[in-house]
Amino acid sequence: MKLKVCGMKYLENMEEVIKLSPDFLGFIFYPKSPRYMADTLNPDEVARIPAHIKKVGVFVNETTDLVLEKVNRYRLDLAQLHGHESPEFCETIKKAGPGVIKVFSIDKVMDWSVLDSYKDYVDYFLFDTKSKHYGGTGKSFNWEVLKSYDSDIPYFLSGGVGLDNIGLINKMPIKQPFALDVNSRFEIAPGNKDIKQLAGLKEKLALAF
Ligand SMILES: O=C(O)c1ccccc1NCC(=O)[C@H](O)[C@H](O)COP(=O)(O)O
Repeated sequence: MKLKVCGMKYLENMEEVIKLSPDFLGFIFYPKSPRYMADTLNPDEVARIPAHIKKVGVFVNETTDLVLEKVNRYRLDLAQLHGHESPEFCETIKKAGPGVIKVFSIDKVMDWSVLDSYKDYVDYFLFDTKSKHYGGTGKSFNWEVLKSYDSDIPYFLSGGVGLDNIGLINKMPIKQPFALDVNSRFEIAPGNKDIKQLAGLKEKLALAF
């Protein structure tokens, strides 16, 4: 199973995370987040990340122009659309080049039919826990909801993923995630990742999946 480490903010810390070779690194371009990275990482520092690690920009209800400007400036591989972006919005981004991850925030139930109009314009879905802060809550949604997810589109499982709960995933009768997305449960402070814990996660993933 692939791994995305989300919320990179500081250069030295990011370089340590890179040594662990996650499959995806996430950068928060949402100014209200404590993990907003534009003041602490410059475009060259992000652009020179080795190509085998895909760079994901996380956006919340921005304009397509802003998303594409950041994609070009930071050489992002994918745009993660974490707000209320429409299928047409996803289509515009995808046609311009980057991959698209459309996020759906889940509370207690989920009407999967809302995904239908997105499926031609996304590479992945990402399921996160519903919150007024949009993301980075450290809280899980009820993964039982995923039992009725039967789309062909691969998905990232997100929201409160931690060392204590990943063991549940492959025991559940659900379509298995393409990737795990981890964030605040592997941090010393917002944007400052706990390298030891992430190394432990890599080991656990290699053993369990
Ligand atoms: O991390 C944030 O601060 C954030 C703020 C606004 C939108 C998205 C945000 N994070 C995006 C992610 O992909 C997180 O990894 C995801 O929300 C899960 O976070 P956590 O529950 O802390 O593991």
